[in-house]
Amino acid sequence: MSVPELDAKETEKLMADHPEWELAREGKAITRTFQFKDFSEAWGFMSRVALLAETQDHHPEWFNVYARVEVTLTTHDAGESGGLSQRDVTLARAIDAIL
Ligand SMILES: C[C@H](O)[C@H](O)[C@H]1CNC2=NC(N)=NC(=O)C2=N1
Repeated sequence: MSVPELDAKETEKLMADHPEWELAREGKAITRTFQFKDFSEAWGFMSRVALLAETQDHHPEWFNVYARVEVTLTTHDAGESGGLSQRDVTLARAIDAIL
């Protein structure tokens, strides 16, 4: 199911509202790195994000090593070959609200 991509104005608002995230993959994704006290904290964060992802049916691409979690959000179903959509905005906002 194709999902509308964010336009330039919506992307600009996303980045303004969430300055801790960075644009990636030529504007088709956003990414943020989280640094926690230890693995247990990182794992707790990942568990909460996993529940959000299931609730929103929108899943992160992520990498974890010990206390660091790198999260990348993009919508695989957007446009021709993926891109940013309102789903990424919603999930980024919910992830930021965890902290
Ligand atoms: C069928 C199911 O709704 C889709 O595969 C969902 C699942 N999670 C998803 N997560 C992400 N990041 N992009 C998607 O396009 C996507 N699609």
